[in-house]
Amino acid sequence: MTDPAQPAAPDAPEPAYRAGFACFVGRPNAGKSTLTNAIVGQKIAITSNKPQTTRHVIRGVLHQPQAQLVLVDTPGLHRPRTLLGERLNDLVRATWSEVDVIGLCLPADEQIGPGDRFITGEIEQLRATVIAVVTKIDLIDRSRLAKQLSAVADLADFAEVVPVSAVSGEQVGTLVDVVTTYLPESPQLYPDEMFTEEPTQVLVAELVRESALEGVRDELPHSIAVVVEEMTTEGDLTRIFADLYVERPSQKAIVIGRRGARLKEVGTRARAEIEQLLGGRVYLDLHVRVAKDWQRDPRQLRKLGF
Ligand SMILES: Nc1nc2c(ncn2[C@@H]2O[C@H](COP(=O)(O)OP(=O)(O)OP(=O)(O)O)[C@@H](O)[C@H]2O)c(=O)[nH]1
Repeated sequence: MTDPAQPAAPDAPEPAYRAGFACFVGRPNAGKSTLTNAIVGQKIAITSNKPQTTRHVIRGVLHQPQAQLVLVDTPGLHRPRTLLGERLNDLVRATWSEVDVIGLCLPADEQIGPGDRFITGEIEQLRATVIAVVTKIDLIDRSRLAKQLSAVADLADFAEVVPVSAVSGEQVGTLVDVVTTYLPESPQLYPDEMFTEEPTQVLVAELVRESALEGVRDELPHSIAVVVEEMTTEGDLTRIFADLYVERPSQKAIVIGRRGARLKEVGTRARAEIEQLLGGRVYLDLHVRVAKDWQRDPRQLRKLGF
């Protein structure tokens, strides 16, 4: 594999355009959010576009001359105590399995522990390139850093080990370059324009979509899109108005069920899960609409935010 980080010879051909998804994982407090913000804060256009078959909550799209890096967020893996916990873990694994590069964050100032080993074991099985990111290097001196880097290198067979400080900014640019190196050759995934993103609404839409597919996955595999039209909070009550888009009237009948019985179940189940997600009461209003062949019609797709 050629290394695009190396300066190209004057007569070398243009490097291939690369584009893909990356996320940062790691145990609580490892510095994932701060690092994402350090990258997002500088030069990323936030986007609300969401490829229809993925579960990514997009934090930002970094546009570079020869690459596009899409940073996605995942909730952390945790010990599942409830069905929702298990479903969230499934969601995390589904996201992890779809990204091209995973940055495993390991704090420079803390020993590697069982939590780090657990996550390392999980991500080693995925197809993504795994880069170890040693975070918070501003907190320790060079000799301790050297020891930590070698301990990290012993943890697993990482593609790279990159030390970084999100607080001082040291090595943040290098990390972006390294991650970009491992993205696949691909055309640009997102347009250049900026959008804003409301991650909670994306998760809410995802929970409604999961609930609507429950038990009828074979009949409606990818034919449902959910758009949260409105979401307002007053005290501990959140009112959510969402539209479920299907492709055909026959699919609408499946989602709604006899005398609306199934749609009611879909709503009850989704509401319970959204209440757990938001930690408050939820009023959920669902409408089923037919958007004919929406998956193949770019105009409809744009309207639905894809
Ligand atoms: N000194 C220093 N502190 C940092 C750095 N990055 C993160 N921190 C601090 O470490 C703590 C945890 O950082 P987060 O970014 O919230 O960690 P996280 O992995 O997203 O944590 P969870 O949301 O609990 O999973 C915060 O107090 C940060 O301010 C860094 O580069 N240097």
